[in-house]
Amino acid sequence: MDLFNSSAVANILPFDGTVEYYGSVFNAEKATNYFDLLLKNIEWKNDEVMIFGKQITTKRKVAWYADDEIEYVYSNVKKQGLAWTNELLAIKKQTEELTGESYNACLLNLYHDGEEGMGWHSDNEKSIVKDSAIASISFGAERKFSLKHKSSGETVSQILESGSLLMMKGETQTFWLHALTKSKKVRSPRINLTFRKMVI
Ligand SMILES: O=C(O)CCC(=O)C(=O)O
Ligand SMILES: [Fe+2]
Repeated sequence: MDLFNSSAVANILPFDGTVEYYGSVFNAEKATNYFDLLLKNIEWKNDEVMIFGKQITTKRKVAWYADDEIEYVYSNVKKQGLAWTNELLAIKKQTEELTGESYNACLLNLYHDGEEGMGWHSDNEKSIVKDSAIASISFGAERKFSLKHKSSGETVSQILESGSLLMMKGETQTFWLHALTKSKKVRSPRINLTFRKMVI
C-alpha cells in the first residue's frame, strides 16, 4: 500500500481476488437525493429467476441499463439495455473516476426490506469481460454483503453503508461467491447499482 496516497483502499479478501471497500463516497444528502431519484425514474421490474427448474418472480425489483446494443441474458431471460438516465450517468462518471475503470452497463436492484436479499452467486457469465472490475454502489438501508471462497469455504463480510462504493476485481468471480444476507431487522429499502463491463 502506498502510505503517502490517502486514497489507497485495502483489499478485504485474504487471497484469490481483490475486493476494495471505499466506504461512503456520496455524502448523506447526496445519497438520499440519488435514492429518491432512482426510486422514481428507474423502470423497476420484478425479476424472473429459475430455482430448481421453476420460474419464480422475485419481490426484489431489478433494472438493466447499458450502452446501445448491449443485451444481457440472465436466468434464460434476455434483457435489452435501457438508455442511461442523467443521474445514472452522473453516478457512473463518479464511479469511473474513483475506481479508475470504465463500465458500459449497470444492473440495479431494489430490496424493499431485509426480507429480500440475493443468494450466493458469482458474476462470471461469459457476457461479462473476464476478470473485469464490478463496482457496487449502495443507497438506503445498510445491509451485510458476504463473500465465500468456493473451495475453502472461508467467508468475509462487509456492511455496505448508504452512499458507499465496493469494487470487486481480478480473479474474485472465479474463486469467490457473494451474497446479500437477509435480515429481519432491516425494515427500510435499499437500492444497489453494479456497474459492469460487458463484452461487445
Ligand atoms: O445488492 C448487492 O449488494 C449485491 C448485488 C449483486 O451481487 C448483483 O447484482 O450481482
Ligand atoms: Fe453479484
